[in-house]
Amino acid sequence: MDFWAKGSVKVVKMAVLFRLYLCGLLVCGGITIFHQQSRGFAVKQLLNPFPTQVQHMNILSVSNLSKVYKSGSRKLTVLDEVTFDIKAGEIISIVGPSGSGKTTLLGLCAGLDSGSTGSVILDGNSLEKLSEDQRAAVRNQSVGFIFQNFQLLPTLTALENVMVPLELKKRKDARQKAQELLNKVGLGDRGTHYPTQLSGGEQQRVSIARAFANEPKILFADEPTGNLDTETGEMIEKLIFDLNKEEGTTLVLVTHDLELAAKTQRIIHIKGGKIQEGENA
Ligand SMILES: Nc1ncnc2c1ncn2[C@@H]1O[C@H](COP(=O)(O)OP(=O)(O)OP(=O)(O)O)[C@@H](O)[C@H]1O
Repeated sequence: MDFWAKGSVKVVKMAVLFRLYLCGLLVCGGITIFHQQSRGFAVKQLLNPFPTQVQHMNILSVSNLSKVYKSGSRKLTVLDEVTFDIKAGEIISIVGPSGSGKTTLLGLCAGLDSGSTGSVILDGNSLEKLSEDQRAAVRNQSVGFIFQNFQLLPTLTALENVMVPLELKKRKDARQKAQELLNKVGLGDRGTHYPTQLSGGEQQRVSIARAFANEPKILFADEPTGNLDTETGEMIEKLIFDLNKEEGTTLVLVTHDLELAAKTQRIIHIKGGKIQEGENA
């Protein structure tokens, strides 16, 4: 059903909710769609116009990437000269002790934040050369992100949360597509539930459906099975791996779950902000 045909009350509600979502994007280092639209031409010209598989073997290239936080005269080096590549279609896990910089690295790779020095080339785009607006456009074009704490919008239902990226892409079939995605994650009958009316595992599945809605070339997932019971964790694991099998989506998973990491093609070990990469046996 066309969302805009649902009447002015719904339109006003969604407009308010959209603003909330856009604020969420800003918190994540994003920008508003309105900025993108107004500067869309310039942004599109800067973005890589060619499909990943055709032009690039590497969908992600990270070179000498460092992240330093400053607090007064103190400096905290969270990532220290990190270098690695990920090929299109690969499944990679990033493992390491708590506080070693995994989430920070994932955010920099996805363009949610920018590094202090070094470079990240994501789907042919040098992120450090892009403005916030341009980075957000790259994310919309290529990236799905599953956050550790779900980051669902509390004032939207499950269905509306999944609809958000589809509405941003002006998909006319947003509601139908969102419903299909909810069906796929086993929550077809929970569309009208708000996040507080869902269990942790259900919220995680809604956030996965939202990440899939973008039809990403590369999916970043921060602890996608963390804090879930074994059965739900396995279901989520299957959903993510199926996305790779069916769509060829590149997967980059941050996890403490060594069994999950062992199922990926390659494990990147990080300790004290430094990378030690080893092939998965
Ligand atoms: N905005 C910030 N300002 C200052 N320090 C930060 C900031 N964000 C993260 N850090 C620090 O960076 C370090 C790495 O954090 P990060 O969340 O990347 O670790 P992690 O490996 O993902 O940990 P965990 O496995 O516990 O989630 C931590 O010591 C953290 O305190």
